Amino acid sequence: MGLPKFTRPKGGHEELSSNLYVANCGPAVGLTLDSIESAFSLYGTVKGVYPADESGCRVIVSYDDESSAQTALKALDRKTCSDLGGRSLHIRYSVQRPLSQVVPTDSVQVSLEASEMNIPGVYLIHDFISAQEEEQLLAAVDARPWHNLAKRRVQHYGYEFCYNIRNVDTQQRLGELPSFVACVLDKVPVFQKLDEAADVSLDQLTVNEYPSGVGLSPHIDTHSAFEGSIYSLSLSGPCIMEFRRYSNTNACFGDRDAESCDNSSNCIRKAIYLPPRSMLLLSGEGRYAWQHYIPHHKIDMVKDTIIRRGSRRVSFTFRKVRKGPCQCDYPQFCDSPR
Ligand SMILES: O=C(O)CCC(=O)C(=O)O
Ligand SMILES: [Fe+2]
Repeated sequence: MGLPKFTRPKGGHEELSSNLYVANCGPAVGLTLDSIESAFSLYGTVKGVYPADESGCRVIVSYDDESSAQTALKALDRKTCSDLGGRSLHIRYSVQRPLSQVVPTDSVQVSLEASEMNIPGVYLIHDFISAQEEEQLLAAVDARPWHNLAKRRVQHYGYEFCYNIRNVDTQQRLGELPSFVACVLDKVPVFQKLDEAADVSLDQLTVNEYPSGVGLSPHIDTHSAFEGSIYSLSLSGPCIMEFRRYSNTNACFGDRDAESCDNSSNCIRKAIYLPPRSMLLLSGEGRYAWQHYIPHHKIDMVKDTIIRRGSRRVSFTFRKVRKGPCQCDYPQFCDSPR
């Protein structure tokens, strides 16, 4: 996750600012962001209250103007604050954090094209659908019920994907894929020009909606659940997708967190930029042996450009449910009985 935009000033010199760095204050000491906002609102219009770091006891209070911040600082710094549980707050003017610190530092070079990333079996087609089709697809899913997961919302069509077992129940068919995805399915066979073995008869669709800053943990889609071609259509907002492959076999198919891949000989990391309306195909080695994930960032560094995630990204992942055993060439990553 990137760091907040504002931080504590260094040294004694303080410049007036409309943003205050408030210590000894926050959810970890029993004060909700709402109660902090209402206490600071006595001194001017508060634009927002944000955690200053992950401690839970330091916040940034952001005012519309510097004079409100100055009044609040004079009134509340190191005084017992009865509206905030009698706590004594330590307040300073906040400074903008250098952009180099806001952008995640664990980043890997992000490719714009799949060929540049060079993972066998991974293909990306830009502008796979038109802006009008994108709008229609979003309207269609927004008119249907979403299921809430911890950090994102999902819909399943064809078969339900069960997250606890990372698999599908092939006995429980929900029905045909909905007619509103016909415009996408009609175009899927163009991938056969890139990968002649690409499956085009797809029967399972998962729609994911990610709020800004929410990503997806590293995983390989369960071999026993789905066949060899996995398509992901990106809508609404951009993101990056990272890939990593462990060379040692005990990496197995369990999830690990993104930080544990150090780009050494044990683990290679790569990344690609997924703009809205692009369609990604994972097949072969890219589908069976590489984990894929979306980092939990609000900002991605793509080449030399900082790209902000939109307020949401919606993806349509099309797959074909597997009915027989998996016969991939990667037994070390395969859960299917052989
Ligand atoms: O959101 C995406 O593009 C990928 C989703 C995904 O990897 C999955 O559902 O397994
Ligand atoms: Fe996946």
